[in-house]
Amino acid sequence: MSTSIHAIDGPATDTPRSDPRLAFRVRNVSKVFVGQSNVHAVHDVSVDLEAGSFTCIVGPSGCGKSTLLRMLGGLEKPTLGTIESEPTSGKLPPAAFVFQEHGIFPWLSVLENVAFGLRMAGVSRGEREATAKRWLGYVGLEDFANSYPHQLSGGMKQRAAIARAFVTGSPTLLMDEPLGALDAQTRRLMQEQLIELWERDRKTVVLVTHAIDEALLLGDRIVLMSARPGQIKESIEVPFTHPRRPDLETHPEFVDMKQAIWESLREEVERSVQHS
Ligand SMILES: Nc1ncnc2c1ncn2[C@@H]1O[C@H](COP(=O)(O)OP(=O)(O)OP(=O)(O)O)[C@@H](O)[C@H]1O
Repeated sequence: MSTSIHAIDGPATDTPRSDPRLAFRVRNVSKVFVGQSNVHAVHDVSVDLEAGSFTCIVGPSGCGKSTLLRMLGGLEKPTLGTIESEPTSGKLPPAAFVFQEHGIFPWLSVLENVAFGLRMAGVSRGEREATAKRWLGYVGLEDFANSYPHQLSGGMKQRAAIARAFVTGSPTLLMDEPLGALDAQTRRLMQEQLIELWERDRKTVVLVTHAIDEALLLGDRIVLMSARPGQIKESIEVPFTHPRRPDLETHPEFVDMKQAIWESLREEVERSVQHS
């Protein structure tokens, strides 16, 4: 099977492509988990991700989305193929992760959690606290700086986790269903917040999601994966400009794209259900 990459036609975009450098150059990457029965998770994926772009990966359950994300972050090694990533300078971590289970430390205060990456990078206490406080402000948690995670709601914990990822200064954020566990209203607010943070900071973001509307709302590009072994079925340019307006979802073109992507995804979901 060969990897096919094409774009759904849309109007000309003026979405800024701020930086033509590549954050990731992925070539012919496959992943097989070797065990009692081998699992061919990802097959022959090739894709270029520009620095400062926001890419959403969608695909049926079990198609290898998380595996691809983990390979981008160096948490898994490809069985075949290569992944080159943009080198980082100094002590900056090459990528910061946000997972569905927010992964903040229960024994640290919210401020200490958000400042954690800066502490690891050797940033002075004064500077890291000032930076962490500023980001707590951006995510609406300034009044909870001294609270501990158990005193926060799920959505607040996830806001802290996202602020912590942005604060590290790492040029790349890899997010695996970061909003998946939230109720619909909180999720909606967090989507708006996430896009605002990205518009402010323009890191390279790769976000795995099951929700097509979330991918269209947030992403510059949607990578649609096939049923396992996951290949890139389509790479879709999202034509909507920034700043993204909250009412974007009512735009006829948004509705049409959502439907077209669902029709393509549906085939893969059906294939993956048949094979499971
Ligand atoms: N460490 C591992 N060892 C063995 N198999 C694995 C491992 N990690 C993932 N897999 C398998 O690889 C396949 C792809 O898993 P992955 O988590 O990447 O899919 P996904 O698309 O992110 O799924 P979901 O949307 O359900 O989270 C699955 O069949 C899974 O069981």
